[in-house]
Amino acid sequence: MLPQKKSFIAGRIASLKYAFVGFKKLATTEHSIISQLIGLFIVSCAGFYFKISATEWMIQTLAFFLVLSIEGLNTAVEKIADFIHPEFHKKIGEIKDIAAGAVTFAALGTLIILTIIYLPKFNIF
Ligand SMILES: Nc1ncnc2c1ncn2[C@@H]1O[C@H](COP(=O)(O)OP(=O)(O)OP(=O)(O)O)[C@@H](O)[C@H]1O
Repeated sequence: MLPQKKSFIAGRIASLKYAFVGFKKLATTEHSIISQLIGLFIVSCAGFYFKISATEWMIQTLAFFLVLSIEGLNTAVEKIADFIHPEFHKKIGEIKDIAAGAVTFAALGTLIILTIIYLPKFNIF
């Protein structure tokens, strides 16, 4: 059964509560999200080590949170697909591949950003 319609304030507070439940679930149970959080921790250490600028911090952090957000949506798509059609189906496979492809776009962008930030710090050219 759907929840009862709430007042504006009560509705916003309830939405925040549900969003935090989802956030906690993603961050503690989904391996793809956990591995990206570890990646965020590693690049944050690199950021402190190489003393990157405020602009570089903002772009690096935004890029990682973009990947995390899209990965979260990808997880939701996978769960919907498994719920509505738990058996093997070509169309379900295609839907899951497309959702994973969306994560790949963001991940590629993040890889390019990290290369632009950190490659010059290594003085190898
Ligand atoms: N029910 C299905 N029918 C057809 N193909 C499927 C089905 N489930 C998964 N696949 C194929 O297997 C791939 C991986 O699916 P899965 O649900 O395991 O995602 P995953 O990215 O490995 O999961 P996670 O995000 O948990 O690591 C899909 O992209 C799809 O190609």
